[in-house]
Amino acid sequence: MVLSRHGQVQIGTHSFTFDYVYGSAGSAPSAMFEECIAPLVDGLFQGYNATVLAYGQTGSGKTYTMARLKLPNTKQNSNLHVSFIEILKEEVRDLLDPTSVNKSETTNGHAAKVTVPGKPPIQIRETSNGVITLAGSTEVSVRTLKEMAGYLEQGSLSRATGSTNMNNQSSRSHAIFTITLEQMRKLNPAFPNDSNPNENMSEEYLCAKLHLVDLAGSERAKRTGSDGMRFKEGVHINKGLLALGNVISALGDEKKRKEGVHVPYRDSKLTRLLQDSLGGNSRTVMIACISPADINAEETLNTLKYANRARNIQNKPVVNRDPMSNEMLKMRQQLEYLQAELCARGGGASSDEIQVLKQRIAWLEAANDDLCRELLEYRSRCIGTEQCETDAQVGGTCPAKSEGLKRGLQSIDSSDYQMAENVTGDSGEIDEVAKEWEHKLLQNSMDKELNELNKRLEQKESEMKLFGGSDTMALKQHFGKKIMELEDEKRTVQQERDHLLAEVENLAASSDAQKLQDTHSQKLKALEAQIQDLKKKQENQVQLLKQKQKSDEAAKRLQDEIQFIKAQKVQLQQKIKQEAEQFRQWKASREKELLQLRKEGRRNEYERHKLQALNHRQKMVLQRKTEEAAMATKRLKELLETRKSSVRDNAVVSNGNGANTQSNEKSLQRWLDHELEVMVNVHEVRYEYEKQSQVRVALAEELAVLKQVDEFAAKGLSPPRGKNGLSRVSSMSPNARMARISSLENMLSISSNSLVAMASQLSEAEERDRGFSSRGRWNQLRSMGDAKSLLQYMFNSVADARCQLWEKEIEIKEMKEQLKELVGLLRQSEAQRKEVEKELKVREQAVAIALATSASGNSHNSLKHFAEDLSGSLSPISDTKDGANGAVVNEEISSCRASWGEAMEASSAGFARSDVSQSLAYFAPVNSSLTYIRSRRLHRKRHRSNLQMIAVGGLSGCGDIC
Ligand SMILES: Nc1ncnc2c1ncn2[C@@H]1O[C@H](COP(=O)(O)OP(=O)(O)OP(=O)(O)O)[C@@H](O)[C@H]1O
Repeated sequence: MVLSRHGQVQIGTHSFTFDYVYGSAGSAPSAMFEECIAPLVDGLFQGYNATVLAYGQTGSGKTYTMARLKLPNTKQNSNLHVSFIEILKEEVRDLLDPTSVNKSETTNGHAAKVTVPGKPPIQIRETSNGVITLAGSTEVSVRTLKEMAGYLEQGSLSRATGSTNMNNQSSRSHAIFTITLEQMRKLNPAFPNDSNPNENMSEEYLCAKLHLVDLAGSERAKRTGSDGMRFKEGVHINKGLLALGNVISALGDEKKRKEGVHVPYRDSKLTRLLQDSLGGNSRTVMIACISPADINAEETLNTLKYANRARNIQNKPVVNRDPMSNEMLKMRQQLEYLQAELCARGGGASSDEIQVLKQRIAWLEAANDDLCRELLEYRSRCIGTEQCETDAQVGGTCPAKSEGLKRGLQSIDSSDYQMAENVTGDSGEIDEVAKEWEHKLLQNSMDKELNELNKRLEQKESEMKLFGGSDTMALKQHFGKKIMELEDEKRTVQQERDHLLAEVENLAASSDAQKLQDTHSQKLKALEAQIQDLKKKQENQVQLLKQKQKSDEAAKRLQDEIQFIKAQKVQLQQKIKQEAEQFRQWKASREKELLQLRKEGRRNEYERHKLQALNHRQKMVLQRKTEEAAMATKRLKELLETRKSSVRDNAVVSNGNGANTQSNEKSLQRWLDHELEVMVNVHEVRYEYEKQSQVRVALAEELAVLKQVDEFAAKGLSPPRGKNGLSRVSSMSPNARMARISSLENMLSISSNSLVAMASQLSEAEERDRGFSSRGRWNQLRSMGDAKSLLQYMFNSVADARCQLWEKEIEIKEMKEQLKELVGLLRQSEAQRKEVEKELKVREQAVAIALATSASGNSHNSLKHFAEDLSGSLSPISDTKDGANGAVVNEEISSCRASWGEAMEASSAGFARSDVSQSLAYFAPVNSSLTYIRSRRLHRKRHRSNLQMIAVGGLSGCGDIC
């Protein structure tokens, strides 16, 4: 809605105030030229640059508006030149180039000018005084308004246009039509009644430019329906406008301006070319073209915001005088001043004196002429010197820095050294904070120093300007000449006086000459007065000359100081850069170190856990073994004790009446059972003893290796490479090593105790057995019957045992086969898991590339292809071995596909809005789906590895120390 009275535009809750609003309820569009543009055109004739920018969404009428602007009419004593360029896909094209072929229609309906191959491209250059120029563009001289309009029309026809859904003839480039106006302007004469001897002295040269900028419209690919080439053009257009927006935002935001935020003019050719128009030497008007249609509300709001920001930009327009004219103006002012001074000194002077003064003025005018010539030469020399100076600055050959700076840097260097020492210590993090703090302090102090230098430089340069800059030499010469002239004049007058005196003396003798003498005396007096006057003037001139010399010296000193400060500044800037680079490198290496330390920490932690688990496991196994050994030993002891008593009993039985044969048989069988049990038990203890001995040997060996490594470490040596076990153990941290040693010693002592107990019991068993066997094992058998029944009993027992053994063997065989099958299954499932993991990784990479491509602003199409490829490659998984999990994963894949579809649809909208971050957000569901699938597969992996662990546990079920 337009509120005409207040120049306000309201859209929803937003309201914007502009200088003028046209159309709708605002002023009539026809008033635009008179109100907005005419003042700029007037300014052009005063020597002020001007720019008119048309901005807005595609089809909003920018070209229409620009085409209806009136062009400035030519005036007498003025030259007009025009140039017309366009920026198409970051390339500057000359629209008035007569050598280029006129525009042609391409296959996709695109019309553009075709440049002749081999022609050097147009380049944007910046002159030494900061003016942006186009090297290589055609500049045509025009005399009439009609001619100018003709060139505008001709160039417009050559401009790149194309048809989109929103505009049949949409401009696909930013176009700049530049009118350069050169003119000689008459200056007010110093003495209006005088006829000026030199016509040129009363004129000054002015050169100003008017840029008419028709920007390409901001557009959304979805609405314009552009694809392929047109889409790429749209991307370039939006990019250029974004760069322009950034410049406007940097200049239009008061806070940013105060902070001196960098203005990114160099981000695009458009902003580089409009550098003067935005925040520089130009009077600029921005025409924001908007559409009243609801459908365009969002774009309209954006355009209004853009224009509102641009409104805050403060330009600094100045009259563009020719440097030479500037100097002449200064000289003229000086001349006027001298003339006024002369007039003041000779106030009430006779007509003769006025005549003399006039002659002097004429002479001064001539001198001024000479000075102008010299000035020109001097300026050309100056440009050369400035160039050398810039080269020297860039080359970095700087004189010695100031003592203060040196001291500052030395103190910083020494603190750096201290920091380096600290870093080697353990307090890494504290050091890092200190170093960062140090760096910030250093940067701050150097920034301050730089600001100080800049201030001093500004101050000195403004002081330098007071000395009148480049014309000091000329003035010196001027005063020198003036003194010489006065000397000559004085001499002539003195000679005249002497001549008159002589004449007076000659005539004194003759009486009739009395009258003549009187006349001569009067003349003489006048001459004397004139001489006095001249003497005074000469003295004044000498005084002035002395003062001039003094000021020259001061100027030279100032110039030297400026040079010195500049050198210091360059040096300081380099130092700041170096320091920043050093800090960056230090930070990078520190981060790397920290990463390494963290990695090592994680490794140590893992090692510690592993070792703890190993110690615990070994201890448990040892404990179990020891307990078993102790049990076996205890049983053996009991059996041996029982045997003693049973031997005695048997002896009693055999020595008895022998009547009860049955009870005798039973007693013999018990004896045999007991005897066999003792044998088995002795065997068990011996077996345990041997096992325990082996374990002990292994523990002792490991302990020896650890102690050896410990000894090496205590001496600060590294253990010899390749020596058995040493290198492996040496990678352990000292703490882990100590813990392991103590655990090993503990286990060794337990093992030793157990071994001692077993050894004593075994030796007792052997001792008794030896004694027993010397008496004969079978002495108890007194009769053949006893022997037979005992043999029968033995046969039965052996047969039973063999049958049981056979059954056990069969059982073991079956178990082995089952195990084999299980291992096969595990291998198969592991291979499948790996395959799925690999596939998942490839897809994740593809997603990452696709997202990166979208972030870097690549075409929506390429992303679409990616998405389609990716979606197609998400094929269902046939997991027959793991049916349930396979079904879940397949379900996830189909939901992932659906997400891709949604993401692709949504992304088109996101791209049209050229809001990459928004389009990235649309891909989030896809990402999360992939992450979910991965977590499911990890779960499956864990599940399988648990299964594997159970199987391994079954394989090594005996649970030996490993
Ligand atoms: N004020 C107006 N009165 C009548 N017709 C207009 C007006 N403004 C624009 N048009 C018409 O609207 C169409 C689009 O205008 P124009 O080409 O100037 O838009 P644009 O902003 O330059 O678009 P693009 O950025 O795509 O180049 C043209 O046919 C033009 O004649």
